[in-house]
Amino acid sequence: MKLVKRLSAYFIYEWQSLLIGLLLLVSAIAISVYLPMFASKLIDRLTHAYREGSQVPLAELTQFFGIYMGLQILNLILSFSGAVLLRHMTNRIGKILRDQAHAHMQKLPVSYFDDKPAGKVATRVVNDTEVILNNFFAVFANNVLINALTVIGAYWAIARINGWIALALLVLIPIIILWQLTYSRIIGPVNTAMRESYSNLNSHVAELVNGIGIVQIFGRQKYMVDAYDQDNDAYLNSQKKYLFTDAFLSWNLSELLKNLVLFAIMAMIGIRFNQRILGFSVGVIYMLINYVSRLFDPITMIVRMMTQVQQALAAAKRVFELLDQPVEVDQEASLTIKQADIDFDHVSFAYDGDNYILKDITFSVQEGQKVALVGHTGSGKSSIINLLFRFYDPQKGQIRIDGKVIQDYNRESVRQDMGIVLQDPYLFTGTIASNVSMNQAGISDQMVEEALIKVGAGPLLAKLDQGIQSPVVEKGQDLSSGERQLISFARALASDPKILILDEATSHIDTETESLIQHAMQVVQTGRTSIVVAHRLSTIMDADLILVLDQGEIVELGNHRSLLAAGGSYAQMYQAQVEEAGGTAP
Ligand SMILES: Nc1ncnc2c1ncn2[C@@H]1O[C@H](COP(=O)(O)OP(=O)(O)OP(=O)(O)O)[C@@H](O)[C@H]1O
Repeated sequence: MKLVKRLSAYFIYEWQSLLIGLLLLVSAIAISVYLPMFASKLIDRLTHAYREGSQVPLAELTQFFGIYMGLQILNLILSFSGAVLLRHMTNRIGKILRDQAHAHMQKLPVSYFDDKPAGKVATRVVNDTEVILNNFFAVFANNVLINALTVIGAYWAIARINGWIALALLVLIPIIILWQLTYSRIIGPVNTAMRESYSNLNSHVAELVNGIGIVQIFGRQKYMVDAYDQDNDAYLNSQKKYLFTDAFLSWNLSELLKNLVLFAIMAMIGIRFNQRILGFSVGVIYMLINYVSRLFDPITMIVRMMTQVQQALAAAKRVFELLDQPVEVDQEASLTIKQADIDFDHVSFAYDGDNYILKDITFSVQEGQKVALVGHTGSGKSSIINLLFRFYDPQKGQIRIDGKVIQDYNRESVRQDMGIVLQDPYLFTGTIASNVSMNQAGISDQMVEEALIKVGAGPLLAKLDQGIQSPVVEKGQDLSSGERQLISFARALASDPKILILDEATSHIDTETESLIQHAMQVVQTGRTSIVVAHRLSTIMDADLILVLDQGEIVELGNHRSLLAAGGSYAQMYQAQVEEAGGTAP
């Protein structure tokens, strides 16, 4: 009920359209309820004249038909415009909901996404909101409303004609409702199973598209076809089950009841007629049949729609769960980075609870210096970067930039003057230019081009017909990993950050690409404070400070020469890499 209340509150955003739409629909339904009354007058006039052996003047007939047709057309126009207006209104509410979910998602802490697959969050923002739109807002504004008004109108008209018939119908209405509820209960799981096998088909195809190369390399085509066939058969079976269950339980009962009621009314009229109690004129009988026929189907429809509403409520629960996630509290004050001196002062940090994965980290980097983080996988290198970007805040200790504690400043300002080059850079759909400038107004095409050339992407530009305007498709799939890296370096260079973070590629890259990337690294680091997450020690021999991490602790600290001289774990790692590279420096 809480969910229904919360969803219904969205109608307030569009109350004017809702009001006008309602007025139009109420007028249309009022006309449609009045039309049989009007037609009955004509029928009675004709039968009366027939019995008296007189004629109805043509002018009177024409006037009757004229008004009747006029009302019909008016009814059509009103119901059409009411329905379109309400549907458009519900679409706008859908947009509001999507906007809210999307905007809220962006304000959530990074930790919210840690344990959620991207697809799951995307489903909430796009699919679930669509389900709510179609199965709640549209169902209520368009279907439930129209059907409910039709039932009320028809019932009121029947009660006006004969109170006893109206009373008798009151007994039948609960039967229909009960039957329809039973229908929903039985068909619901069948429908869910059908949707599930349909979604299995979808994910099967999506997986195949993503992994087509691997499938072909490992010769898994036949296996994939068989697996798809299985899912496809399951879908066909569930469709069959749905069809038969639906056909069996479907409209029959309400049709049957409707016809029984009509039969009972006709029988009652016939008996009374035989007893010479002429209760109804022909026109009134026409009206009765007309209203009774309209009473049953809308009730059936309303009850059936409750299944859809259930689905909408389930989706609403998921969307509201997202919307109710507390956003990060942020500070008012903005940090302006000037020198870009960085201090980690006894910093300890845990992603959850007391499970500290960084312990008492202390180091300082001065303006323009280069610090390298070295350590085995899982030793905490990326976590240090996460803290510097304020994706998370440490539980103990302080991180300062230019002597100012970053936790006292809002996150956007802390990140404003920081750039990052990731080992697997993410490229957005757009152009090379938009990926370098990241659509920042201050970065012109010329600056984009200069940045690309500086990092060594000149030859890449030369081979592209459209230069920096060449399209980049999803994640830059048609570029090599080295080319993607270079674009990412140019991105960092163009935004001219005071602090630069380089997450060095772990994968083996060929010597030519490596020297290209080495060059790009040199270019972007010049004149900035930089932090390198290093895997190949050859890239950090010139670092001012090297931190060797082990299980979240700094175990060694110094520069290349002093660490080698110390003969500790850095010296061992270096030695191992020298041997791997065949005796030469790695
Ligand atoms: N979002 C997270 N939630 C919980 N634990 C995490 C999270 N991210 C990382 N960890 C854990 O924190 C520890 C340090 O991870 P981190 O990514 O900082 O290591 P790393 O040195 O950068 O490793 P790699 O070189 O493999 O990238 C690991 O034990 C890891 O499992």
